[in-house]
Amino acid sequence: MSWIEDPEFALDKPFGPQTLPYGVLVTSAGPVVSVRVGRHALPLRRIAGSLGPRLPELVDGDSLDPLLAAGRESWRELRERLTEIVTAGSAPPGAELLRTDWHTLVLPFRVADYVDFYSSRHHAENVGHIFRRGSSPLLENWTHLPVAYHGRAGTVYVSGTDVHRPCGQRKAPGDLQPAFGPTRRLDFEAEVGFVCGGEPSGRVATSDIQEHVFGVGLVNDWSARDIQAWEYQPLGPFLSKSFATSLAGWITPLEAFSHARVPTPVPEHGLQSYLVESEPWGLDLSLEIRCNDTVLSRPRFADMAWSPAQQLAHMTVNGAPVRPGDLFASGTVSGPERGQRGCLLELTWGGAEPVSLEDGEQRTFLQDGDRVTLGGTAPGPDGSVVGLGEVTGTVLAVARR
Ligand SMILES: O=C(O)/C=C/C(=O)CC(=O)CC(=O)O
Ligand SMILES: [Ca+2]
Ligand SMILES: [Mg+2]
Repeated sequence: MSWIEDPEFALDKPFGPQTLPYGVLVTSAGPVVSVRVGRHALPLRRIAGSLGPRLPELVDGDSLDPLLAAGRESWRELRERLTEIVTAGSAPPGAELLRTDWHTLVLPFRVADYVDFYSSRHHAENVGHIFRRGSSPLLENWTHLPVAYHGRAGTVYVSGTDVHRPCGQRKAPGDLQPAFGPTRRLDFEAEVGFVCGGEPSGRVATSDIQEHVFGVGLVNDWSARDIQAWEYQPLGPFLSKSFATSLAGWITPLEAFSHARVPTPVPEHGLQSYLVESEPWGLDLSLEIRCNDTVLSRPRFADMAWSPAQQLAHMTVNGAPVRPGDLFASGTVSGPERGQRGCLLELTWGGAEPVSLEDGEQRTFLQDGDRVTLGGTAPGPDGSVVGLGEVTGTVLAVARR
């Protein structure tokens, strides 16, 4: 029996000892690096004496940056040590448990570069139909390489941060002139983010993902569809997706997903050798999207056409290093069914088929006051379940300046 008396700290609950995500919790003494145990957070600075040599200095600050830079051997050691500590019969000296629902989280690391992929075939085909009616929904390159665009690291915000409706240019097909103003087509995108660390690298082989990916966090890539449709050709989305991107405050170590790994489908024409996986790096994650109190969709990450290992290999194949704090997101996760689509653009088919909320209201795109929450789970060892920390955000009216 663990010294942690919390019914949510159990193998059949998402935040039991099989999960152990890291976050930075705001306490009366300032932000502290913590590990989540059920409904509680265990600040690591206070139990430094029980962590052994070298590890305390990686977790005694106010961010995960030193831990991210330290690399895989340290990540493994810390997780092992923490597993012993949280499953022991008695508390380590200095231990304090804080309720997660009474404290806020801050962005747990300094985001270096942010890249967003486009790796769900269902999403790419649906968006292709909606944005480029009449032409082939998938462009020729899509099955040969994981398509991506570079985002803005400075607008990645922690879960819980409000999102102001952005302004921008739009021009619908029948309009004579572009107009400027608040977006009328504000959307969410349910995605999975991968947080990088370790030595800055050159090319990363698919088999080396564990040396460079520290952990996993849910991402909402807020998108202004009217701004996007007007600006995106030929260089891809820009201001329509860079006003806010929300990241979960709890980052779950990649190691926690070792029982969730599934193969990625190989296209008929084969792959360039740098994209071939020697072991499967698809992940069997079940996601859930809620708007206010209504579950809108349940996408499955196992349906993705490109794995995070292939994405990482691709984004470094030209020699561009991956650095600690880099974040890459999977792209919108959509499945074949309507109830598995990862954004409103698809769920409402470009705004033509509204979705109903439980309060009787309907939505095509988001209204001010709407709250969007993404959650997820994965299979863990011995029938357990590994939880992904939620990412949530509320839409506010256009900011005054
Ligand atoms: O022009 C398109 O086909 C669409 C591009 C995107 O929506 C980019 C994006 O954020 C990709 C994704 O999340 O899957
Ligand atoms: Ca996206
Ligand atoms: Mg974004």
